[in-house]
Amino acid sequence: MSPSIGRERARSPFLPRRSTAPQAGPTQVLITSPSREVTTHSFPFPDREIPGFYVVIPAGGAGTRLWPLSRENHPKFLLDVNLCGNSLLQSTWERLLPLAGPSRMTVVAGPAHSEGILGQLPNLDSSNLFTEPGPKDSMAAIGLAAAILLRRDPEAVIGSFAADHMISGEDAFLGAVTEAVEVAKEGYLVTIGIAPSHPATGFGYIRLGDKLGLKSAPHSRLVSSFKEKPDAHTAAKYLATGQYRWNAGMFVTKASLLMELMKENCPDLYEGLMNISAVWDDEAARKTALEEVWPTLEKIPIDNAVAEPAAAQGKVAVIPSTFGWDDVGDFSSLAEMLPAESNKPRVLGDQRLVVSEQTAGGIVVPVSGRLITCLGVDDIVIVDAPDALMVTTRARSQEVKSLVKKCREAGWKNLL
Ligand SMILES: Nc1nc2c(ncn2[C@@H]2O[C@H](COP(=O)(O)OP(=O)(O)O[C@H]3O[C@H](CO)[C@@H](O)[C@H](O)[C@@H]3O)[C@@H](O)[C@H]2O)c(=O)[nH]1
Repeated sequence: MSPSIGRERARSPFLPRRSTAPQAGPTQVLITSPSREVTTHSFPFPDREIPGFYVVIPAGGAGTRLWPLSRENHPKFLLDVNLCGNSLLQSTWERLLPLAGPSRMTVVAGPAHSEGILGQLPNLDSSNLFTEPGPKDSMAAIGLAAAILLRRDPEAVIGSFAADHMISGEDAFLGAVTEAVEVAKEGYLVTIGIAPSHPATGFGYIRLGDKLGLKSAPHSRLVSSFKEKPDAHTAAKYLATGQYRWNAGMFVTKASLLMELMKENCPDLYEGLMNISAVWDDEAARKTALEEVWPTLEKIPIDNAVAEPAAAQGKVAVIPSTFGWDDVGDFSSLAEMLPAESNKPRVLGDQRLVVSEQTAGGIVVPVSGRLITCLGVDDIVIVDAPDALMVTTRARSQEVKSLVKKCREAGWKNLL
């Protein structure tokens, strides 16, 4: 019997149905894992909740390396990239909710995505969605949240976690964050280090320093230094020493310390954010401040702005952890998350739509509903959206970003 192929699929299966994501209650939390499983675990919710801990989710960047799945209106964080039922943002929310509770969960994003975010996170209090007029990189985004939260709660400890990363081993993750909060209370900027599995060149690395010896955080170490995105040779050398961890871009700190570090290392940005946060609760004054001040702010990642200089002063700690983590940066890393079958490409979606012969190691994403056939093309990437077909190799899947740029130059803005 031949498989029946539905061509009527107007809606991408990678867009989760709005507002229907299961909402975490006091004891039940929906957990998604990179292995496409959706399992319901019981957390001792009230025991996990950390008083005074605020979650900040910077949701920036379009994730253009996942085009044509990701689009400007549907960036990576709003997509259900592994077809688990939840978008990456929803999974991030549900993973952290047990630690902060809904009233201390915040998101920082651009105005174009407010509606999508509120639609996917019905329990996000709209006053906890901090809308930035335009992208100014991670320091401005996280700093804005820190400045606002500091005014709301001078003792606030904040944890910043990307909206579009995948994590498996949730208990290890929550344990690491809980330790990080303990260390943050001692006056450190704390990051979480991931055990590297290969000499990746797309991540920053953290060189481990001495043990901190805190009873409440037995795994904590000082950060000796940060090394941002090394070349392959250097990354391999780091791995061989056993002294490095991947930087997953997670930062836990007292909001007051983050602002102090900004004041010291990027005073203009500090000043601008303090001025904006001072009028945040007055809608008209906020609008004026954002219009006047935001465009003048320095565009700089949190790593360069404060983490690197603070590490040089011995003010940064790391919790080396064991949970699975990936930033799902491109189709090759998405392929890694799918089970491999010998001599067949991995298929993300309806398996029946892909027929292949002697085609190993690649990934095929059938979205349009049409049949995709491949013969003798190892390590290929095929993404077949209804309005655009993208073909590359796994080795070059990082370069999809430049392909998107080229499409823009060629006048295809409406498809980006
Ligand atoms: N709201 C908002 N968020 C932003 C903005 N710019 C960046 N972010 C958010 O800040 C985080 C890090 O920014 P990226 O631009 O994705 O950083 P990166 O180059 O991938 O490098 C950082 O993350 C890696 C892990 O993914 C790290 O390995 C690396 O060392 C570094 O910390 C992401 O959650 C991203 O959404 C912005 O203008 N606005």
